Amino acid sequence: MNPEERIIVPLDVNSTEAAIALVEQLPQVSFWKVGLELFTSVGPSILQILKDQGKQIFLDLKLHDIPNTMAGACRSVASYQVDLLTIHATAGRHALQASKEAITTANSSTKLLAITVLTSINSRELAFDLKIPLELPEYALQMAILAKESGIDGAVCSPHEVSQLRQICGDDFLLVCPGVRPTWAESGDQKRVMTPKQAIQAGANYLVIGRPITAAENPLQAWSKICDELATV
Ligand SMILES: O=C(O)c1cc(=O)[nH]c(=O)n1[C@@H]1O[C@H](COP(=O)(O)O)[C@@H](O)[C@H]1O
Repeated sequence: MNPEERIIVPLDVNSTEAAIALVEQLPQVSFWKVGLELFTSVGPSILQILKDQGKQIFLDLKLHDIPNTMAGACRSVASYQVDLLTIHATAGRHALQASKEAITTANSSTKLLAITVLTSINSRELAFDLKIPLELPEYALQMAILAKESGIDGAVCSPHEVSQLRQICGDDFLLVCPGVRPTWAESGDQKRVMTPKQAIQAGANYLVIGRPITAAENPLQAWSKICDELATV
């Protein structure tokens, strides 16, 4: 895979026009993420627009509900023919299994990714606010193992956990890392960051990189700079 094919850019905007403008600004980007902001603003129509342009789609809905509801949502998403869909590992084993079964029964090629621990959460918040008694890397690993045991295709994790997850979950398990920041970009609300090159070296299949590209004065230049950095991996 070429280095640029490993970068997924999120369309974190609230209108079809703004999304199309970003896609047009970055014609070489082949993999786009549609997340909660855009999907709740404009609905599934954006998916067809991206498909018509031959783009790959990561639908980041982070589903988290009881098994029956998750299965129903997955059945609906199956008809969109997107490449990736996120669900929360903390929905539990039965919800994960029901989601996978719904996608398989619908004969969909959509791959499911389980969120382990959001990259905006740090160890302190995990312990004191969420009351999780495990160390953060161990908890992320346990969530990935739960997802794998439940038939889920991969996980979303911070680059800090990716090497351990790769080692334990094996080469066939897809690992997608947000929380990626080149040295020249601001971290913003991301708490567990690493550079694109470090994240790939640690074992990520794909990187989700938003604001360092989309909020740059020249997004195309920022994207090219990241691709150049990845070319030396
Ligand atoms: O599922 C995700 O994509 C995701 C999971 C996570 O743990 N952290 C995280 O930042 N994301 C998404 O990755 C993108 C990161 O964007 P930037 O922080 O602008 O690079 C956003 O669209 C987030 O919704």
